Amino acid sequence: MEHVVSLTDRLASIGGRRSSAGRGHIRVDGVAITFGSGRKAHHAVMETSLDIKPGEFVCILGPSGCGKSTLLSSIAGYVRPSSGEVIVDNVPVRGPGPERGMVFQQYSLFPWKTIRENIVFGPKVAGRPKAELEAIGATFLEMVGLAKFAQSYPAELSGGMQQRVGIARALANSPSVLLMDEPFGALDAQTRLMMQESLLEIWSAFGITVVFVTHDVDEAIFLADRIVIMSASPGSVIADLKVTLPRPRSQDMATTDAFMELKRACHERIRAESLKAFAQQSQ
Ligand SMILES: Nc1ncnc2c1ncn2[C@@H]1O[C@H](COP(=O)(O)OP(=O)(O)OP(=O)(O)O)[C@@H](O)[C@H]1O
Repeated sequence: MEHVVSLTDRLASIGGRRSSAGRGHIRVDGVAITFGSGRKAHHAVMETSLDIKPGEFVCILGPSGCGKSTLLSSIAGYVRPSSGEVIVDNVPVRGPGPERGMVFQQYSLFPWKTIRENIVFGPKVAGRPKAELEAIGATFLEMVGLAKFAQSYPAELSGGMQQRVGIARALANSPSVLLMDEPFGALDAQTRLMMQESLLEIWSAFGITVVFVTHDVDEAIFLADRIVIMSASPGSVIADLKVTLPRPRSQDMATTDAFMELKRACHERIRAESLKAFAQQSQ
């Protein structure tokens, strides 16, 4: 991962973008999402507005079932808002698109394709020439430290390695926005910390906008410029906190007063909502 910057230079030379600077502006404009209709209607997200600047790293926290994934999916274009709209770089989102990469908790790789084939899948479908696919494959395999596993299959890799492939696969499409739904939730604590550090290196090298859903307050503070906290269902934004810790971040910042103060502020807000969510779900 230490070669991220030089690798992004190489990416520029093969037709990819070195940086998405200026791109990746997300506007969530009065978005409400209801599943079903009539008496079966379920209001998952209440009217929500967010303005996420190009290159910003935003984490979304909130109690289980409050609509975090649903909101993220509306930015990805998998879920259509019932009212309001999502606008990315002045274009209304009408469905998924290569400029918005998505990484899920479950690695969702193609099990029958090699690691290299998984990574170059998007650019191949987009019709990029063979020589470019070779270069993209080599670049991203190296970036996530998996060059030796180019010809392996997903089942032969650990969870952390598979998630690195998932991130590389999303980045291989040169997105301006990376949407991540609890991407490290299934990993052990140590691997999770390493993945967080790697993600920050990639983010700072690419200048990409990241929206990251997590349950983990420490993870959110370590990663984010901004933490958006959602209420119990139906979800709406109840806090939007700036993380002023300096960058580059290091794990030992977790013991600083600033970190602890922010952690306390997040927990205070989430606890009341989690109790409400628990009560709702047990009725
Ligand atoms: N496709 C769907 N059809 C009907 N209801 C749905 C659908 N997707 C999500 N929901 C409901 O919308 C609500 C919000 O779900 P969502 O997965 O967005 O919550 P979440 O905050 O991401 O939860 P968790 O933290 O537990 O992953 C839940 O009550 C869920 O059951």
